[in-house]
Amino acid sequence: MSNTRIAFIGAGNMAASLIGGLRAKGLEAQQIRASDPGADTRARVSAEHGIDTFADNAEAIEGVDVVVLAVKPQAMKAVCESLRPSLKPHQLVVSIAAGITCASMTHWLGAQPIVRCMPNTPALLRKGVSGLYATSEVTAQQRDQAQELLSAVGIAVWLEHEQQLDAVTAVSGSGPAYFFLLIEAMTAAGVKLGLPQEVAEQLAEQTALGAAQMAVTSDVDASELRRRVTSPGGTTQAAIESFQAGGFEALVEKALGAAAHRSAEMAEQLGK
Ligand SMILES: NC(=O)C1=CN([C@@H]2O[C@H](COP(=O)(O)OP(=O)(O)OC[C@H]3O[C@@H](n4cnc5c(N)ncnc54)[C@H](O)[C@@H]3O)[C@@H](O)[C@H]2O)C=CC1
Ligand SMILES: O=C(O)[C@@H]1CCC=N1
Repeated sequence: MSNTRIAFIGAGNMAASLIGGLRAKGLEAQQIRASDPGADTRARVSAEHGIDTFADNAEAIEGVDVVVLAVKPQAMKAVCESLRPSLKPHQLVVSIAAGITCASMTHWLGAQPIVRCMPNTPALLRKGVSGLYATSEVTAQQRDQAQELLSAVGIAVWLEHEQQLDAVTAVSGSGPAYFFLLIEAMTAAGVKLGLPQEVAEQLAEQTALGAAQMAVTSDVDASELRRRVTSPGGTTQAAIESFQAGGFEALVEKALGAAAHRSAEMAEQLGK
């Protein structure tokens, strides 16, 4: 990554997280550029990271090795088509857009090495996790560049089949929202049980953090960690039985199935 030059097309939340991660890893500001139609967005990333910004996407990709597409899925077609005349065959395209396939991007961009990824918002704290898939045009060196780009903000996991990105989107791409929903629900339940709002919120948040850290660092799996909290005939057992009687596991399976289905459906709807 020492000499790699990277342009971000779209300088919103995810791009800003990735740029922050790259700068923290030691990439020079001169190695990174970003384009965005929003003048405020350009001013923000420029002030925060010291990088050059552009209103014109084609200008931003001049002379770079890697072009990161960080716009909303709905904008991908227009962005790809606008970049097509300026892209050079050796420039690696890295897309983080949900539900936009490599085939669609190839159709819009022409033949180009493409890595399609699915990161998540904890990237903001360098605690993200991303799934990555490379097309056959991607060289070993370009794979390393994509790996280093995404591992600047967390863990990067390569996938063998592009379709697996629908599942990655369901588990980890959208996943932070499920944990936020659980924190919201536990806070509300704590308030109903008589705690002040701030106390309930603090208890729920810190419990999520502690449990996640235990799951990540422990050498036993989550089911064993759960067993260790669950005293026979005690309070945890009462709660877990109540969750399971309500169909918790089936509900989680259904919810993640809906997310994966939506990812595939977006590919159909937006990929033409
Ligand atoms: N937010 C999330 O949790 C995750 C988002 N993603 C994907 O990341 C992508 C970006 O999402 P966010 O950063 O959350 O969105 P965002 O809305 O914060 O950023 C998108 C940026 O693209 C800019 N933009 C719009 N049209 C453009 C154009 N023609 N040329 C250049 N820039 C343009 C917008 O002004 C905006 O600043 C999406 O495709 C999303 O599917 C992936 C994983 C997680
Ligand atoms: O909700 C979405 O479509 C995007 C992709 C993963 C997280 N946010």
